[in-house]
Amino acid sequence: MAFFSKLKERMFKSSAKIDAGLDAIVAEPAPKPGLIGRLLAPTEAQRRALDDAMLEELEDLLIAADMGVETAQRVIANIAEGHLGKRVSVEEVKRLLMAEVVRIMEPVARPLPIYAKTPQVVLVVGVNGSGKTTTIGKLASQFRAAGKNVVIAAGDTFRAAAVEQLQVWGQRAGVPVLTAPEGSDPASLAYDAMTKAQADGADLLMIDTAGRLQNRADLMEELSKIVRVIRKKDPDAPHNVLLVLDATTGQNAVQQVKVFQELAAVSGLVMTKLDGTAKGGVLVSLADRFGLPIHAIGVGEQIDDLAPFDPEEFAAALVGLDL
Ligand SMILES: Nc1nc2c(ncn2[C@@H]2O[C@H](COP(=O)(O)OP(=O)(O)OP(=O)(O)O)[C@@H](O)[C@H]2O)c(=O)[nH]1
Repeated sequence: MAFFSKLKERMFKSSAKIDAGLDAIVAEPAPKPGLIGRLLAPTEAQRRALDDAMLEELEDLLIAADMGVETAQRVIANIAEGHLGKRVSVEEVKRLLMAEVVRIMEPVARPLPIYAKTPQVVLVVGVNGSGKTTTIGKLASQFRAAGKNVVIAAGDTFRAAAVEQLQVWGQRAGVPVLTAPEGSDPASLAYDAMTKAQADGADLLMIDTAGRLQNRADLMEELSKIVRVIRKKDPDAPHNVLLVLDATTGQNAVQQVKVFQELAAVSGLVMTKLDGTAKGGVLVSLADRFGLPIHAIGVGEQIDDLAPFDPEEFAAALVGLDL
């Protein structure tokens, strides 16, 4: 429980955009203390009829939180149904919004599936800087803590700094990191990693990959070659293709999902940097558009700052409600 309150405190810490905006949209100024003012209960004075103008303002608020136009429109249409013309308070609008967000997010909130067959291979993809290395380190630490035997392969062989970073995370998590000489073929490293993981009886093999989108054809070839070679060892591998996305990029994440779905068979998402961003609404839009499982969220730079995705917690933090 303590963990979740910490989580909620962290998510969107820098700006509860929706929260702040709602007061301005819904709550009317308190009436002057005349006869009518005295007759009206104080809470009643804070209500406003849910009309088209308010719905439009609400929609703008959702779009500003990076929910995307289509998703925002759908959410607003659902809220309008059954509530149009009714007098609502800020709290009620928050609850309505939260319910809509939870409805969209619930089907995609799924932890990384664990398969009986080992080694389970997790290919980790995403643009540079999205938080791949950090997420691999955090996941490795969680699986280690759960008693799993984990191996990491530093597949971004063209960037020495990336490999070093992964080694640091491997040390923190207490997990071996396989590396290859700078500039060598990532597929060959992946093959060696697969061989080692099988020989060691590892439960989980996580393969980091390059995130250079500048040359998509090259990256596609690199990723498909990795998949081809590991399939020589296990025709079902990789069992997961995890796309790591950075929440601070907002609607850009939608484009990244599209691109990476073309490059690899993305099976699930991790959204990093949800701490301190006002753009986390993009997660709602991703769930609505793609329906890909959201396995975890990153809420900080430390090793234990990776949390399972909890739709209620997320929705409450997004609209600024206490659970
Ligand atoms: N606040 C915050 N920072 C994060 C989170 N996840 C990663 N970061 C930071 O984001 C930066 C990039 O993370 P990396 O894990 O190096 O990203 P990468 O995708 O491996 O990037 P390359 O190494 O460039 O390929 C680092 O400074 C991390 O500390 C998170 O959940 N919250």
